[in-house]
Amino acid sequence: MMIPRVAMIGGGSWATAVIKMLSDNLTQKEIYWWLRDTASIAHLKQYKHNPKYLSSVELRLPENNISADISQIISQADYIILNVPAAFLKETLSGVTPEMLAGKKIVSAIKGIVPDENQIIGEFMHEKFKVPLEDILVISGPCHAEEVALEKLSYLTIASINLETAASFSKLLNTRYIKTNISDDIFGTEYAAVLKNIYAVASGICHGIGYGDNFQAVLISNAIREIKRFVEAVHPISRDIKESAYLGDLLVTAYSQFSRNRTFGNMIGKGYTVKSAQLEMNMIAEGYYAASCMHVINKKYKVEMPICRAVYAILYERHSPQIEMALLTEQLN
Ligand SMILES: NC(=O)C1=CN([C@@H]2O[C@H](COP(=O)(O)OP(=O)(O)OC[C@H]3O[C@@H](n4cnc5c(N)ncnc54)[C@H](OP(=O)(O)O)[C@@H]3O)[C@@H](O)[C@H]2O)C=CC1
Ligand SMILES: O=C(CO)COP(=O)(O)O
Repeated sequence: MMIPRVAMIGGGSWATAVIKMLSDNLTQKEIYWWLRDTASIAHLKQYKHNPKYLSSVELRLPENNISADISQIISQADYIILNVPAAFLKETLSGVTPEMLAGKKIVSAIKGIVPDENQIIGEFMHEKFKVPLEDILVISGPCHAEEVALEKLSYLTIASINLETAASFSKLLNTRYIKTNISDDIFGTEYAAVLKNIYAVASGICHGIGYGDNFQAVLISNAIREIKRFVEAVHPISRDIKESAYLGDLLVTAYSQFSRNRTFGNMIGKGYTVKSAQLEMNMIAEGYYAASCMHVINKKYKVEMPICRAVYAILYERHSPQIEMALLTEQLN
């Protein structure tokens, strides 16, 4: 049997965490890694740590397998894991052609929407890079990179319309601290992961303003109903919204100390401008971009999404967080 060859595209905390899982997993495989930052590549080769993200994690890849040359990295692999924030995906793939991806499995670890295109990653790769839907996989589930670094038990969901493909890929990630589920819901899984980032921003805003745990619980129970309404409108199949890839991911992001989106929202609630909140964090909160993309996407579906609407108004129409959230409280139950 052929040894699986896996390429990671991205150098942030989630890419670093998934490289750790792939390295700790016992199935024989080759791992390749593209990062844009050449100084980080030099550091990784010399010291076996990513200097900017999860810097305590040891990463022992062969030196020749780490490169800033994306075509070289892609050409060597069968699975290509996309793992840059969605806002930078187009730029990252600017030198990549559909021919270079032909026959490969494309795995999205991104929880975001491609700006301007207003597409989830699977749709974007299918339309713009001609990747057949059966070659698209999604990695999702409630899992923070920081807890992977600490080897805390985490569950991931691997989605593909072909469950055998999902199962084969999931076998490359399982470790003592990573368990995997499989799913055939590529659209629902991606959209739920995008939406939960917006609700984490809402949760952070409410916390920053001074709402307590009692209200947070109401906010999140309304948020899961928004997710359900939206994914049912976009892709009406039978799914249990209480599964970890949907409800679990929403809960971890809304409550965890590690949540980037909640942290960002908290700063907005405390009065930071979007720019100053972004500068203060050296990580990306996808929910900021997703709020705008989902606002456009939902013009087509017209799903009732008062929480998304409130976050959009605060972030993009400069509405007061206090007033917008007070109005929102009248619409929740
Ligand atoms: N962190 C987590 O726990 C999880 C994250 N995800 C998802 O993973 C994806 C990646 O996020 P994450 O790893 O957290 O990101 P981080 O915030 O940890 O890292 C940011 C990444 O974005 C890159 N970047 C920043 N600015 C630019 C730019 N102008 N052009 C190109 N690249 C840029 C950085 O590269 P550089 O270092 O060179 O600046 C770095 O690789 C997101 O979609 C996120 O939702 C999913 C599950 C868990
Ligand atoms: O998706 C994630 C965890 O499942 C990470 O996003 P947050 O850091 O915003 O929680």
